[in-house]
Amino acid sequence: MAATTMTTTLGFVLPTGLSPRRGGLRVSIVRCSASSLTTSTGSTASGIAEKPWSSYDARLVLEDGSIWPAKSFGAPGTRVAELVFNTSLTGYQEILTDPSYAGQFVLMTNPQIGNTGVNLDDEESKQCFLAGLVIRSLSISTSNWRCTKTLADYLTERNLMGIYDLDTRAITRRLREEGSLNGVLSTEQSKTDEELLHMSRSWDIVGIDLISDVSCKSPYEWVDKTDPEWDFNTNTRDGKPYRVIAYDFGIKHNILRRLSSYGCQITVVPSTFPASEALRMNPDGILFSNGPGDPSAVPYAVETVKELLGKVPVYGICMGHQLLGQALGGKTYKMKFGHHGGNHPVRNNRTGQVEISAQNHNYAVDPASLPGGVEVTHVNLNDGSCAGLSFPAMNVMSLQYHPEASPGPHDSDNAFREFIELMKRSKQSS
Ligand SMILES: NC(=O)CC[C@H](N)C(=O)O
Repeated sequence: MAATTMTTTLGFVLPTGLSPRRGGLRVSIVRCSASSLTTSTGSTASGIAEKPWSSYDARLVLEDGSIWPAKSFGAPGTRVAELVFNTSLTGYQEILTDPSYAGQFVLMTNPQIGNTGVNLDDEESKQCFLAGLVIRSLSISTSNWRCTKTLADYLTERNLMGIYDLDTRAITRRLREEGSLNGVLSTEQSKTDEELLHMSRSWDIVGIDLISDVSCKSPYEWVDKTDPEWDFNTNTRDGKPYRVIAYDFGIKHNILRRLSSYGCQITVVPSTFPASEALRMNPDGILFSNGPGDPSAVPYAVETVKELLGKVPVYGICMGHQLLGQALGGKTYKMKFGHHGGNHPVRNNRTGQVEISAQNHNYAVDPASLPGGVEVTHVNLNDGSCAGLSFPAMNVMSLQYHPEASPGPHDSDNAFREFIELMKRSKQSS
């Protein structure tokens, strides 16, 4: 190996010519900034106050052997997870509370995060399920008319790790080249780099059921009223509400708000709710929600979907779409680095129209694995992957992305109207 070294802007030294890779080379890393590591209060053991801008008190250790000194602005601790990057400019509160991020660290590619703080309206669930937030720069000021607290206070209160002041652009390029990487985020100085590296290499998100941890434990009615200021397209309510059962695999509140705006009366049920009981409730339609982790690791949920197919109109969103794909006989696969952001162009194959959509998934349905009769209705224009399905013979529709999200435009909201139409047609024909 080359003995010369190359100092990076991150303040550590890599032997030249060495590109750390997954499960491969053992990389010797010398961190120039190690001597300036301080406690999170910014003071050293000798009692001399440290300059806060030089106090790296956290590390992100990736399974490829790269180590990224950073500053902590949330809870202390050590967590292992899969690192993904999200290209949204903002919407960080929706991201933090999206249960589909369980088991993942989210790195925001937008270089500055936190300027609007957090508020009471933008929560997508009651909890933050993701493992940690990774950003380049934390906004030094917080200003928004809805703001109730700063992002840093929010993370600390929710015991969520957050780090900043690392080269998020370099890490994103690495993820794009190598694919998703597992990593460990730690503020514990007592743990060695090797220990953290070992942790990151001994864990895998593939094959784990993550939906049972985030799903509700018992059925409930969705009764929250949407603030009229945030409501739109409500003029299609036509008298009697449609009764919808929403399977909660990690459901986002805005899915429930949008269904409710379109005139649905919704009962949310846990991921393990038996199909027979759902059918006994005689719903007009069933929604299979988004959710975290590997869709092929939850065969029990696929079985439930199978039992409901053809008996009632169904609509799958993200994880729900992937479960439907499997229930119809197809297969899912893990993508290189997935789609996470608010700027994904999707073509509706039926209309030729392009929607700018919000997406968050690391897996996709392989269209070649689907049986005849199943139509690919939507395609992600960045990579041609399957973004929506329909199987008219069984009143099935699904989207791989998030029609409830508003990444600026509301291009995909019409999908909820289509579900209403599906239920209406099925009712008329029965
Ligand atoms: N948002 C979701 O439902 C994500 C689905 C699945 N966990 C994936 O990563 O592909």
